[in-house]
Amino acid sequence: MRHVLSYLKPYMKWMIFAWALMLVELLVELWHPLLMEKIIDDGVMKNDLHVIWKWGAIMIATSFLAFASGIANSFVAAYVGQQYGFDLRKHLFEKIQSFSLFNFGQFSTASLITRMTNDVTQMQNMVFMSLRIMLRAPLLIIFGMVMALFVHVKLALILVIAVPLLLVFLIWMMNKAATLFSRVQQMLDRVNSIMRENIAGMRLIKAWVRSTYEQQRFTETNESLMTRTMTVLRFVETITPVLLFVMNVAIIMILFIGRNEIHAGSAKAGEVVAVINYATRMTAALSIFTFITMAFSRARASAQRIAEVLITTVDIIDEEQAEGTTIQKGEIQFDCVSFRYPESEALALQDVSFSVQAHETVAILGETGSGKSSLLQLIPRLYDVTEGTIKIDGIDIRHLKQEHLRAAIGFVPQDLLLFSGTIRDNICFGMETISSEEMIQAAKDAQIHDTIMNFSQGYDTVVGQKGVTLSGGQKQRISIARALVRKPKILLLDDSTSALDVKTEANLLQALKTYSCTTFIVTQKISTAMEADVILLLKDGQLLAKGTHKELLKTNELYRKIVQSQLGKKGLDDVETSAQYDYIERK
Ligand SMILES: Nc1ncnc2c1ncn2[C@@H]1O[C@H](COP(=O)(O)OP(=O)(O)OP(=O)(O)O)[C@@H](O)[C@H]1O
Repeated sequence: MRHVLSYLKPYMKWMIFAWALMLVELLVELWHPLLMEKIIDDGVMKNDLHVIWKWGAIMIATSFLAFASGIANSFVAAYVGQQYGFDLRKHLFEKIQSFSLFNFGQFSTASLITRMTNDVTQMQNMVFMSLRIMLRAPLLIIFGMVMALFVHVKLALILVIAVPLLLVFLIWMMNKAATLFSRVQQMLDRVNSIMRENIAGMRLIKAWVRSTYEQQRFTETNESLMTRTMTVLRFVETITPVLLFVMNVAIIMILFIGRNEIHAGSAKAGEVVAVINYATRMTAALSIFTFITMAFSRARASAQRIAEVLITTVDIIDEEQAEGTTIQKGEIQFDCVSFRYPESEALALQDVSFSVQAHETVAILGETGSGKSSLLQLIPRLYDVTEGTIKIDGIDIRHLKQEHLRAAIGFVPQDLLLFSGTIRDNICFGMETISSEEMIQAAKDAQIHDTIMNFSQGYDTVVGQKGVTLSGGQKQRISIARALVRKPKILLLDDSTSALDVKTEANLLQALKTYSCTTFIVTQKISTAMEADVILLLKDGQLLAKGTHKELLKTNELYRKIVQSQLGKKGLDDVETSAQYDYIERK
């Protein structure tokens, strides 16, 4: 809680101002029973109209003062609450932006969204209330008791016994409620997660006729959310009846003892009325305290969830001495690289070593799950190696500034994402200053320019929800154009040509040759691999072989099998000796 509240520091002056305004309200509220006592004892009982008019007028004037302070306090409280929420969301967003893929794995997407929205709103409400009523209620309770003691000690003792007992009860309830509210927030995560999956996966759900099942799943989770919320609400709602019962018993006792005191001549009617007035105001303050208890318990659970994100240690950060040098050539060297995904036991890559000259094209081939994507993701440091080193232009990438490293890399991941906006926005993503000619050239090289020109709005065609829906191959080529526009020194294509026909792919590969960059292409297609300067053949996370198409045909049995399975025997024509050919036949 303390960490999350530290973001209130910049608004300390405003908070003090709000509390000062609240104090004015409080003082008026505490003074009014005394005024009432004076009006009754010196005015009504003695039939002195002057006293009634004078103190009545003061009561009305101070009520206006309290009213004006209350309104000003509300404005300030709303301002601080909203600013605080804004800052909290901003810091959360910045923190999440700095997350590595490992950090992302620690939270579900739905949970991060709930934390940035609902949890921040809970904190915002809590800050508003703390400035508006949270302090006022306890202060009214404490000073109400002090003032009641000042008016009549014996009568006020009833309140001195009843109120602390109630406070202990309230604090106990508050602790219990905080645990229950954190369970509600967890269930809210779950509901959001199912909603998100359903909206994102609507196509699949419809195709697999899973709507009824999904509705059932959502209803069950939604019901659990409702049940948990009702449990906690029912729990906190028991507070009010207990509170009213205890305070009403206290008021009856004050009346009963007060009557005896008046008869004995040790109390005046006005004093009894004043103590009862304090008791009534304290009852109202305690009711507000219940409301605060609920908001505070909920906010405590939310604060913890927000703090979990804010204090997450980002595992990939720049070293203090990180070199500010930019990548000039694009030579890449893997030295005994092993890699294990966090929270995974098996190694995804094992002792992989190879080096690639600048401007070479490298094809990465291997069966599914052999570690191709993992290898690619290590180059821009989306993950850090578990063992070994990766060097670019002779520098360990951990010694480079991430910003410089990534600026030199054009990465087209396997799971493509186009942002809502125009095709232009998507291609120029992060490179808004480039000229139209450069953008068009990148689109032409990515073999998507003609398709774009066929859209009525051309490059200004909106994609996504409110625009055209693109095919997988079109998305792939726009993503490639997005990478090419950066004029990268290193281009990483993770199975990014899988949806392209042979001719388009050949044209793309031809166009890529005009870029002076080192290119890694993860592919399943021998036709693509054949075009590369070097082929890396992976199996179970290990580098099985490295070489050109011809070399691997001669030396690697698995490669020959792949070639034969895709190109038939003709593909093996490069095998030099018939003996080798026969060998493959036998296999
Ligand atoms: N985020 C992850 N957390 C844990 N393990 C993972 C993760 N991603 C991949 N793996 C595991 O790492 C291994 C290598 O996966 P990788 O995605 O690199 O293979 P790949 O060769 O690219 O496969 P494909 O051709 O299917 O894309 C697999 O065993 C996979 O289960």
